[in-house]
Amino acid sequence: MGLSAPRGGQSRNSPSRVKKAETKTGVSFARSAAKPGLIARKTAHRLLGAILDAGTSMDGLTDENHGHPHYLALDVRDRALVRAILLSALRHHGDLSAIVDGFMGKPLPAGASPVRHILVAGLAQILFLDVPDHSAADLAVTAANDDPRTRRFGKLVNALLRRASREKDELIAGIRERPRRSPPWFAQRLETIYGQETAAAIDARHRIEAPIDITLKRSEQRQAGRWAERLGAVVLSTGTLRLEGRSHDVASLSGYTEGAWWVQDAAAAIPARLFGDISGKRALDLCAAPGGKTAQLADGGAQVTALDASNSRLKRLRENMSRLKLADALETVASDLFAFRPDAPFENVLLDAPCSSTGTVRRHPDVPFTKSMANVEKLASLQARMLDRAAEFVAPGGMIIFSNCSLDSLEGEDVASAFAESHPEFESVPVLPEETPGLSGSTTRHGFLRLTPAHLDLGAHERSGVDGFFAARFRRISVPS
Ligand SMILES: C[S@@+](CC[C@H](N)C(=O)[O-])C[C@H]1O[C@@H](n2cnc3c(N)ncnc32)[C@H](O)[C@@H]1O
Repeated sequence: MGLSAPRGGQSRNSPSRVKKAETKTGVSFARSAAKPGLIARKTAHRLLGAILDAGTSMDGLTDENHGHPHYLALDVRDRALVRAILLSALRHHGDLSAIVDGFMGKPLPAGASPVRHILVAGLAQILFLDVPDHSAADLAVTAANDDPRTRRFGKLVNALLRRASREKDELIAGIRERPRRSPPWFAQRLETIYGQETAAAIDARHRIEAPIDITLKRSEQRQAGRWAERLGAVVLSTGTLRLEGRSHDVASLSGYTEGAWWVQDAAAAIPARLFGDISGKRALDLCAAPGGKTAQLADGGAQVTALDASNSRLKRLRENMSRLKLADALETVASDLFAFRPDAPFENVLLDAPCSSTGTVRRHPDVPFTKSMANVEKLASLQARMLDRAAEFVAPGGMIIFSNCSLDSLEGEDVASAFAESHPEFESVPVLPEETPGLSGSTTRHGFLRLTPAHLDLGAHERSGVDGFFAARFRRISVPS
């Protein structure tokens, strides 16, 4: 079940690579190099520690160019194995940690987090990955024995993982029945905002990896059924295509190289559509990279200015837009939004602001561990300032859409409501239920769009759900005096 990883996770580390990967902490990366797959496991344990103990983002650690040196020292297969272990260990961390505690009968001693990471990673492989149980257990034991911090737990790791292998079916059934255990700040926040029932529904969706969604170019939308057939997808009520299954090499799929479509979650595709017909209009996409919404605006026929503070992300945006053959209608600006001084105002302004990303937990299960309430509060205050600034770029009669992929009302509803109160020169243009077909209950009484992973029920959890997203729409009705 679950993610599939290379069986056995064979490592092909050359001696020089292994040497490079030796650490200062006494954990030897070279000693047991003879054991295939060991370096990958040790790397997974190390990165899990960096995420859970130091709050480092998994994306940063596993970046293919700038990631953690131990990760970069691995070959492609082992990198995939490390990512699969991390994703499962994080997605099910509460459950796996509870299994460890249940088997132990008493909590692990304080300061034993390195052994907890080894156990959680081992359980993730045994319960969720296509890895032989005996190699998951053997390699966990060897990794524990090789590290002075965990050596004394070697026998315990062995006993616990062998037992998990024997009781696998009961453990998996138990996980399905057990209420989810998210990090407390996140669980409490979801319950406070959405109530117990919806919070539980969101939690259930967070246990499952998000499917891959695709936005078809306008010119292809009449052929949506044919594209769905060709790609092995279903057409959602919103027009997005959802691929069946999880393991796709997106770049090798039909239509990718020709630029017929781009990957974009069904929820993320909605905010830019709320402008309506933008053909021939000037649109400003603030915080644009990597460009999912820029592509929608350009494809909709607007003349787009895409601004982002990050040069490297803007480079990716330009590459994406070139592949989609949408670069002609595009101007890119590498600038901080606060420093931007356009020559003229825009008829359409989109602010898809940086946020805590708590709406993307299905794809990024590290988020609840790397973010905190302090991050949410800080980002909410930045978004409010960004929205004030972005409003200055809107022409009379023009429209601004504020959106982000946070599940937290502090970063969504509260920012938009405060803006409405303090900006009488703008009127709110409510999002109507007919603008979100098939996503019932996704518009709030204030006329905002509020999506969570609990939306879009297609039967099985594996096929259902969308990213968490918020959007609010305002029109400039006067110029400030
Ligand atoms: C949520 S992402 C945007 C996603 C994008 N709209 C899309 O649909 O693909 C937020 C972006 O905001 C950019 N950003 C953060 N602070 C900024 C600032 N002060 N000025 C401009 N861009 C900023 C980041 O570099 C990042 O690319």
